[in-house]
Amino acid sequence: MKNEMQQLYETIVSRKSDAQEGSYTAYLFEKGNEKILKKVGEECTEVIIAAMKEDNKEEIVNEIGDLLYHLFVLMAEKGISLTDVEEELARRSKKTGNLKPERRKIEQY
Ligand SMILES: N=c1c2ncn([C@@H]3O[C@H](COP(=O)(O)OP(=O)(O)OP(=O)(O)O)[C@@H](O)[C@H]3O)c2ncn1[C@@H]1O[C@H](COP(=O)(O)O)[C@@H](O)[C@H]1O
Repeated sequence: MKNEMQQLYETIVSRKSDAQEGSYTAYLFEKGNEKILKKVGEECTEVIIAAMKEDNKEEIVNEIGDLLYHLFVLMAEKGISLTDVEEELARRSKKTGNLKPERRKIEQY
């Protein structure tokens, strides 16, 4: 069974070829890269502002949801799949898996 993130990513990709009426995703693709990047920047800032406050997990989760959605739109725009990102993360963990945590940051890059 697909998880929510996979499902969302696939819906976003499908809006590229099937721009359903009233679709916010289709609107972003139509506006293009600059608009998508602006939204990613805005949503990132909103996560930071929410996370500066205490005891508001719900708001932070809400803002992270917005950021992930816009990041997925950016990925779809650039032809980057979830698997591409998962493979990159797996590559890092294999490369650094045997190192002590404090060495990982140094050895990784
Ligand atoms: N997960 C989301 C999602 N998260 C955030 N948003 C939209 O992102 C926008 C962010 O809000 P803002 O106030 O910052 O932006 P805005 O003023 O509405 O828009 P701009 O004029 O700034 O572009 C809102 O319009 C939200 O509806 C999303 N829009 C769609 N999805 C999902 O994407 C899928 C496809 O949706 P549609 O493309 O709308 O069919 C569905 O599964 C939706 O649930």
